[in-house]
Parts: sequence; structure tokens; C-alpha cells
Amino acid sequence: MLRTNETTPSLCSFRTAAEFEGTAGAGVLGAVRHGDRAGPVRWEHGRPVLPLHMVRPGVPEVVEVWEATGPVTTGEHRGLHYAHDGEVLFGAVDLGPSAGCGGAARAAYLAAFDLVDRLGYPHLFRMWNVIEGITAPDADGAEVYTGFCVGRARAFDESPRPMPAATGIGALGGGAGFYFLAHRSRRAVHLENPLQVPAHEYPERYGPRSPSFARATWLEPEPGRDRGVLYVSGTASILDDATVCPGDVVRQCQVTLANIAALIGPENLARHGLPGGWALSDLRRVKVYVKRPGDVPVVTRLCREEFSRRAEVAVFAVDVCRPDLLVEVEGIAP
Ligand SMILES: C=C(O[C@@H]1C=C(C(=O)O)C=C[C@H]1O)C(=O)O
Repeated sequence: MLRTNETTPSLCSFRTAAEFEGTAGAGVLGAVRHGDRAGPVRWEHGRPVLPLHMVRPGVPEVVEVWEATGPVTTGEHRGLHYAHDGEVLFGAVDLGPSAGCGGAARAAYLAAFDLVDRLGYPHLFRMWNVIEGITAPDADGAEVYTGFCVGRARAFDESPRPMPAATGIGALGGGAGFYFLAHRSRRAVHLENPLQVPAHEYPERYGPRSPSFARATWLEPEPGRDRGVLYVSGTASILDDATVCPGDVVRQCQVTLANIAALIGPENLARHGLPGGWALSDLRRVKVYVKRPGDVPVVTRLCREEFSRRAEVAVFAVDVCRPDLLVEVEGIAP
């Protein structure tokens, strides 16, 4: 992991397990432990913490910490653990076994929507879906991810709202779960990528219900700041709707980075009525997912060539949502 001391309004930082434990919850809204074992969402120092199985034994844990800017209120709601500070709401849930998790995904998404509505955090801006065996068949022979997408899409049908930036990624164990962030007052604008078909319009050959997410979400600046924050979804080597360069991890990584560059650049922001724009070197808090552990060194090298030395980059060797995708990248700008 590359580290930086810079603080940005994204409210996210990556910490080691020791750094996180040393905070004793101070300044923390919620956290996600990318460690060597999964578990149900739990309270640590009074904050919701989701333990994900994302690294093999001996590989250091990366704790993604969402920072609080005011007094924190916590609670549980229909299986979700949550915390909010008057500006941002963090929620997390585990769905149990990932095979056949569509029904659980639908129920938990509806619970999350109900929570943000009740507490008054209407601007959902980022979701992460973490699914063990994401490309494996479930009991019906359909892909686990397909079943998840059906349940999630039903929740959006039943409680319609804009789809935010998201990630849908594999895990080494622990079934399925998700976590999300919503804002009380700052407007969220959801972006699509000119090089890609919107995921929610993928043709049916990828599954009966397409994935419910936007390619990025821009959160408007706080008063007194001139730039918002852009949350970039998990992005892979897909042009239009098709996987490109199957089998070639170097080319897939290059296509992925070019997709992100097109998504976050000034032209695409202007297309969505937004000012400014970013380059790959502006990304911070980057997560890189690599399907084959042996590809980690080459992917890490290619990413470091493009990202700033000030970017925190965490690399996980886990499965990606299509069998032919070898790499996926997400991040936050600036
Ligand atoms: C890589 C893609 O999709 C992945 C799956 C997502 C989901 O289902 O929430 C979101 C982004 C990616 O992690 C893609 O379709 O381009």
C-alpha cells in the first residue's frame, strides 16, 4: 500500500489494523476490514465494522476507514448496522451464503433504502457488493452474481431511486454482503462512461437483470470548496458491453485505466453538466482487484505508473464479476 498524509473531503483513508485499533473509534464513522477472514458486521468501539475476507494469511489487512465529521449516532435496522454524523450515513450488512443470495440481496437493499429515507440521507453515493464465489454456479446452475443482480434490481424496481456508483467483486470467503454511503445534503450526480454501455442497460445475454449501478458518482462540494469528490465504480476491461482482451492482463489493465481516464476527464464531466475534471494522477484511495494472484506484480506496476505517489493503492487478489475479466480498478478523486 502506498500512503499519504494528505486529507481530502472524501472522508476515506486506508489504515493498517494497528493504526485502526489505535484510534479506539475516535473520528470514525464506520470501517471495512479487508483481512484474512470474514465475519458478520460487528461493533468495534461503538462503530460498525464489516470484516471481509480479501487477503490470504500473511498479507497485511487494509482497513478502509470512513471518517466522522461530527457526533456519531449508531443503530441497527432490519439486519443493517449503521452510523451517521449529521452529514454522512455508513451502513453495512451481511447476506449469508452467496449462492442463491438474490432474495437476501433484495431484502437488504430495501432495508437500506428504507433506512436512508427514514433518517433523511437521500443521496446514496457509493455502494460496495462483496460476493464469495461471484462467478461460481449456484444451486440452479446460474451464476451467483446473476442471482445477486436479480435481487438487487427488484429492490430498485420496488423502491425506485437513482443508482449510485458501485463495486461488485469477489471475496475469498464469507458469503455475500454490502456496505454503502449516503449524504444528507450534498447533491449526487451519477455519471456514465462514453466508452461503455450503462451497466443497467447491458443486454440480456449477461443475465436476466442487469447490474444496478452508475459508472461514477459526483458529490457536490461542501460550501467553501470549489471541487466536489468523484467516486469511481469498479471499472474493468469492457468496451460497449463486451469484455476486451480476454486472457491478456496487461492489455486489460490498460483498457481499464483508459476507461477510467475517459470517465473522469473534463469532457465527460461537461457531458453531465459538471465543471472541472480529473486525470488518473488525481485518484486517491484506489482499490485494485486482480483475479490471478500471479498477475499482482504486473498489475501493481502498471497502476503505479499512472497513479500519483500520493495515492493510497490497495491491491487484492480476488475474483472479478465476469469469468473473462482479469482486473478491476476503483478509486476516489481527488
Ligand atoms: C466491472 C463491472 O461491474 C462490476 C460490478 C458492479 C456491481 O454489480 O455492482 C459494479 C462495478 C464493477 O465492480 C462492469 O460491469 O463493468
